Amino acid sequence: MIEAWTADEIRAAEKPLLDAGTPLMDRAARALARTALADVARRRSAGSSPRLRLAGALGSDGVPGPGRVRPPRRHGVSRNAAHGARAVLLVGAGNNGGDALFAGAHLARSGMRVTAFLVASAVHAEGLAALEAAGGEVIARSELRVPVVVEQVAAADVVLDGLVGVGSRGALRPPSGGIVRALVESRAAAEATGAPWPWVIAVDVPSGIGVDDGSVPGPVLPADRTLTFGAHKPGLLLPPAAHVAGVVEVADVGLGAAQGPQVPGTLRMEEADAAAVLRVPGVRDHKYTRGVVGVVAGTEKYPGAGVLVAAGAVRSGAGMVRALGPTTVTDRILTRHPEVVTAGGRVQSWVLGPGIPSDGSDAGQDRRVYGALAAVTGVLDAEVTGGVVPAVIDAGAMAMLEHRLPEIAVLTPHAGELAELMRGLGHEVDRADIEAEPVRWARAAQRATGATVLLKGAVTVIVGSGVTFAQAEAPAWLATAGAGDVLAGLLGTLLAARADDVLADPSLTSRVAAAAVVLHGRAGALASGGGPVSATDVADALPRVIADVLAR
Ligand SMILES: NC(=O)C1=CN([C@@H]2O[C@H](COP(=O)(O)OP(=O)(O)OC[C@H]3O[C@@H](n4cnc5c(N)ncnc54)[C@H](O)[C@@H]3O)[C@@H](O)[C@H]2O)[C@@H](O)CC1
Ligand SMILES: [K+]
Repeated sequence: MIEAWTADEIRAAEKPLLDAGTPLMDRAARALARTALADVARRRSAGSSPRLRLAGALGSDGVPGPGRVRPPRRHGVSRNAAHGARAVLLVGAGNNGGDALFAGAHLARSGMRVTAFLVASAVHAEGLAALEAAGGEVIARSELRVPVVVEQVAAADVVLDGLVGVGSRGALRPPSGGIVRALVESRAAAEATGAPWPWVIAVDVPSGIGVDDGSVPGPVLPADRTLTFGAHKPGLLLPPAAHVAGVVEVADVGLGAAQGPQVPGTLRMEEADAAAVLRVPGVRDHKYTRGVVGVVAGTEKYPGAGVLVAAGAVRSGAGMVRALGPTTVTDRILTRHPEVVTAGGRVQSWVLGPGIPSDGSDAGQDRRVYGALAAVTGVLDAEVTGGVVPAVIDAGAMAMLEHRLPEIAVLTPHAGELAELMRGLGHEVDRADIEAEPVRWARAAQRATGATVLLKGAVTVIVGSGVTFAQAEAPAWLATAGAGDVLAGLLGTLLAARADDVLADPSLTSRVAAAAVVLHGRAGALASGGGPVSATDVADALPRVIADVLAR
């Protein structure tokens, strides 16, 4: 599990070390210089076309930048083939600028031509002296001209963004804001024309992101890599800021895991954690103990959703899947998945709503959804409903909520659906608002409904009470019709398998949901192999992915 530390938690952890004279900045700067040297050398040997730059930011499995998290590195600087390369440092007033200056001194001593642009009249004094002593060029704030910065950056091999780190407050102020805005435009122009553009390394965080909340309140220079010190920060995991962080790597400066947050608020689940959520059947298990998933999905208009939910549930190892609906839907499900049962009966989880439009056009499916929701919320007697069980509430079912939900209910909207849900709750928001601040709105939905909220996107966020998971394993190819239905079925299976545990400890729900997202993303990557993928392919890849995750 990757645990992000807030700015305050970082400060609390570093304080005793700094008081004891631990050279944190020296370690950070060495790690930074080593990374910059290695990146420049690698890019020089590979060429530096935009295509190659992109290839560098992606893993061999095609997982995009925010998803790639490397293990901590030890500090130390090695000299290499970066001799004569050009480095530009963007230097702010605080210690983040100090890191950049000391790293620049290492780079200059390694034979790079280093230019530092100071955006403040007073910067880290020792860092500045070190850079000057190493022969770096320094452009003072009084001499700063935006076109010159842009020109120098465009001609550089590597840029270290040290404008602001965990001391950041709000959008970048002038002159940093103006410089970054101009650089973002220059980068876009270079991308459009195929002109070269340097490799950008964010020092600790891309300057200007909301370090604790993942917001992007103003201009931010997108990084190819973020070298972050001591531990992850929430903003490096959470969208939209995660999208400008590139490949995130933690430099171990010796903060020590023991000094991290007591109860981490922002997490990224890894495969081993997903494996721990899975319930592997034992010799005493039978189909009922493994979990029965009840599915109310699909209508005459959208029958495929029922088929895909069933596929997700069956292929991820449900003990049994019960699919309820009109025969046009259940017949199709049976044709594809003869193991599905279409008679009613006890279930350990519900999947409600995929393929059921909110226009009331299928009264039968609506009635089934209302009945199941009554079970989930406990508003009807267990004698009638079969009892309270966890549920996945998707698509049309989200428009049918009449009662506050328990945490064991998982809402699975995309941005448009969340906007609709929040409008129904009296908030004037549209899809663009949700996309700009997905975490804020997912948290608002969690508070307003009581449910666990799984907001789908390039980085999917899962919000339970007091915890947010940010998962980025899905390749962009996974944004395809029906992929969400497969996820709903898969999550239904995981919830059914852990239903007793989830009922005993509802806070487990967000963990189970995050595990489903990990497996779904991995299945998408496996099925895609770097190319297009269908929702059916994703479901078909689930058994392999689950076996692989369990085998590790
Ligand atoms: N925590 C650790 O373990 C380590 C931290 N170090 C560095 O120290 C940094 C934190 O240093 P500081 O506390 O000095 O803070 P920062 O350097 O992040 O920022 C503080 C400065 O930025 C200005 N500032 C804040 N918001 C701004 C905005 N929106 N626009 C323009 N300027 C803004 C402030 O006025 C202040 O001068 C970390 O990010 C990291 O880079 C490293 O040196 C050593 C290891
Ligand atoms: K920075």
